Amino acid sequence: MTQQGMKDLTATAAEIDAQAAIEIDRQEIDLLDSKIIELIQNRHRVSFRIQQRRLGDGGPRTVLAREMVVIDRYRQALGPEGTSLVTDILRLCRGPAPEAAVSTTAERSEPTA
Ligand SMILES: C=C(O[C@@H]1C=C(C(=O)O)C=C[C@H]1O)C(=O)O
Repeated sequence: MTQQGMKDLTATAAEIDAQAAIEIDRQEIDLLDSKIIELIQNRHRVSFRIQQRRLGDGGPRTVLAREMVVIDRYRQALGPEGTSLVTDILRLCRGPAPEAAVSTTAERSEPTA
């Protein structure tokens, strides 16, 4: 084989290695994403339980002071993006279960208390 041929083969092998490494890491991301989704669904279940109990006692669904504590936890850990992430998480956990693509914006409006 020519020297150029060897170089081409080495380059091809490196590309295949890089592609395989990406595939392995993507599988890990897929697994992490499904765990994150499961955690968010669990979070919704617990949060909704508290909301229902409070509403049943004549209280508000949301408690802004508590949400501020939660928001601060994410901000401290993840910075400004953590704040926007937890804002979405809180909205998602407000009201009925977030069945895929059935929730309305109105059900997840901003907190009132
Ligand atoms: C779950 C609660 O109710 C609401 C939902 C929250 C949440 O999902 O973290 C936080 C505060 C409330 O707006 C609570 O008061 O703890």
